[in-house]
Formats: sequence, structure tokens, C-alpha cells
Amino acid sequence: MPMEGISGMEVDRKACLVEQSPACTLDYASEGSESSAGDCSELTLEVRSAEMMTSGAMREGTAKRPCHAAQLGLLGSPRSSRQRRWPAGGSSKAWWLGPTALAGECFHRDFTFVEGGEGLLGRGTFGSVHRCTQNGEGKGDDFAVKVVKLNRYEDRQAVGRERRALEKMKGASCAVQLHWVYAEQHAAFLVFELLENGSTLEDVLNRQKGRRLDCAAARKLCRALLQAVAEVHDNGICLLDIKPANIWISAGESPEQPSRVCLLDFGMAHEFVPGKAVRLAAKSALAGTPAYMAPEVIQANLSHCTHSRFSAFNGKKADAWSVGVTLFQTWFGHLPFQPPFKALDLIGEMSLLHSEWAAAAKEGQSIPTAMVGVSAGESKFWNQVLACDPAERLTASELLQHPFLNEGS
Ligand SMILES: Nc1ncnc2c1ncn2[C@@H]1O[C@H](COP(=O)(O)OP(=O)(O)OP(=O)(O)O)[C@@H](O)[C@H]1O
Repeated sequence: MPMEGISGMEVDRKACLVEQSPACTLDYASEGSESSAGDCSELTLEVRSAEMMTSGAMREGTAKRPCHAAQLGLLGSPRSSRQRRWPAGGSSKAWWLGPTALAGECFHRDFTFVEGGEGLLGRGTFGSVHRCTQNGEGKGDDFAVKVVKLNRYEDRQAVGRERRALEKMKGASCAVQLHWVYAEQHAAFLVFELLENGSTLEDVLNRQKGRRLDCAAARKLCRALLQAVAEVHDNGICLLDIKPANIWISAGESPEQPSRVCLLDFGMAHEFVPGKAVRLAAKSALAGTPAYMAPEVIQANLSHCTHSRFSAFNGKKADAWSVGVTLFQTWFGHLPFQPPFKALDLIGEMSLLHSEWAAAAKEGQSIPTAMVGVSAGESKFWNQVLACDPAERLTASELLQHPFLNEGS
């Protein structure tokens, strides 16, 4: 059987014939959003792999297997990333990556980690991010690689989600560009464009006096951030982990005039169909950052702890809340809902703070914590941004049009 896009090495029959796990696939497919597109592609993978496993070509060992990104002709110049294609096919070894995933074993052959202080770019919950240099063809080009240890099933899910979402965002400047994924036995290597000349919004705020931007700067930055989030939503993806540490600001002339606002970390991202709720498997709903989680996501977490397997909510509205918390922080220099320091039950504490706030809002009070001196118009704006009821909350694209954020522009 001719295998599209695969060339270079003799087939490794063992690797190609690794058994699929129907149970895992079911779990994986049901874990995603209600997106029929996403689910269909999962099914396609299964059918294709089953064909591969039974095809004469594979059994005879005449087909080739994807092993090495360079051999697949993927490692062109980083500047030609728009033309670069994901390899067709996919290895059954890394079914969790999705239908077009490359399951290479050769990251260390293709790249070298940059040693020393400038080598470590950041650390997150899922892994560490390092600067690396490409070997061979494209030698000397620098990239950022996220190394994710694959200890748990959820780690594979997160890598698969990130890859699928970022494939959809290819070429969009509002999302960090993912070039290649290498899946090894105990770790995945996600090779991204290297973001330089800038920093995360968290670092920008930490450097500012009072950890906030002045009004004009905050308005401009907020609009750029909302534009980025709205674009991701227009592509049918919700992020579910928006926070200052996941927003990259490329340095422009000043923080308020960034040349690019780019979203990082699509490990929680889910595809959605407009008008339909996003469904999260109970376990994946537990990820994310409580201080930025929408009340309905907090409730989904709580209900998971008690009884229900799936949680459903509107992903765009959930993101809009996280954006709202981020805007609030940029504006006022602190979080709107701050759980007690080192609280043992963060989710429970957040739920309490949200219900207090919902009750206060019903009484006609304005947004909590240090809103003294804000105008009625501004207070109304924050109440719409941080409305506990998703139906009353504005989405990113609606916020973008809001007169409060466009004052003086
Ligand atoms: N492409 C990149 N170029 C430069 N630095 C990066 C890049 N990607 C990530 N970083 C740095 O690494 C940090 C961690 O990255 P990222 O948020 O993707 O990891 P994570 O493990 O998914 O984190 P989280 O705890 O948010 O889940 C970022 O805050 C940023 O400082």
C-alpha cells in the first residue's frame, strides 16, 4: 500500500503493529468537546491505523514508517513554517497525538539543548521549556522545546490537545507556532517557534510599579489581548487556561504598544462547535488555574468530586471570565477574587468567593475589592466582564467593542 508522505526508512514492523487500545480511544474521543470535527478525526485515525495493520504492505515490511522529522522533509527553514505540513499517516505508538501526528524517536538527533542559564526558558505544570538548536539541515536555527513527561494518561491527553489546537492555529500570529512533536516512550518534545524580545504579561506586570499598567496602556494591551482570544475562538478553539503567565507580549516601543500579543499553552484547549457546550472529562476539568477559572468551571470541578463524570459549559464564556480576571489584574494590580494564602481547598475557596460575589451583584453592588472611586460606567463594565452567570457575561469579541475599552483610542 503506498503510504502518502512517508519516505526514508525501512518499516519497523513492531512499531507499526503496536496494538491500538479501543478502550483508550473511546475515552479520548469522549473527552474532547462536542466538536463533531474533532471526534470524526479520531475515528479516521482508528480506521486508517487498522487498515495499516492489516495491509499487505505493512505485513510484508515494504512500507516506510515515520521516524525522523528531517527524513520527512519537515525541517525546512523555520521561516517557511506556513508551508510546512504535518506528515500524513501516524504511528499507532502515539495514537493519542491525533491522526496526523509524527511519532519520532529522534529529538536528540535533530536538536541540541542550549546549556546554561539562557537555556531554560520557563517552567509550567506540564513540563519545562528550553531553548534548543537544530542539527543537520537548518543547522543553527533556534527553537523552544517543551518537554512533557508522560507519566500519566492525562499528560498524553494534554499533548494531543495542544497539538490539535495549534495545528488549527498554524500561521496565526495570536498563537505560538508549533512546528514538530516528537513522542518518545516517557516524554514528548513539542518544538515551538522561539519567542524572543518580549516576556509574559505576568513578567510585564511584575516589573511595573503597583503591578499594574496605567489606564491608557492597560486599555491598549487589553484590546490586543481580546483580539487574540477572539481570533482563537473564531477558529473554534477555547483555551481554558488564560492567565498572565500564558500571554506573551513581544516588545514594541513600550508595554502598551506591543508588536505582538501571542497566546501560549494550549494544553487545556478544546475544540467547540458554535452554540454547543464544551464537554470535559472529569479529570481534565481538574486542570487549569483556580484563580482564573470561571464560576461554572469551578462548579464543574466540584461536581466531578461528588458524582458526575462529565462537565459541560460554554468554552467561550469560560475563557471570557479568565480574560476578565486578567484585565482586572492589569487594571488594578491585583486579582478580583483572591483565595486565602496557601488555602488547602482552592476550588472550594474560589466557589465561596464567587457565590459571595454573585449574591452581592444581585443586591446591585459593584465588583468586589477596592473599587472605591470608580465611576458608575466603569463599575458596570467590570460587572459585565465578571458576571457569574455566563448568560450575562460578555464574550471576548463583545468586550472588544465595549466603549469603556475604546475610550481615548
Ligand atoms: N515558544 C516559547 N518561546 C519562549 N519562551 C516560551 C515559549 N513557550 C513557553 N515559554 C516560556 O515557558 C513558560 C512555560 O510554558 P507553558 O505555559 O507552555 O508551559 P506549561 O507547562 O504548559 O505551563 P502551565 O503551568 O501554564 O500549564 C512560559 O510562561 C514562557 O515563559
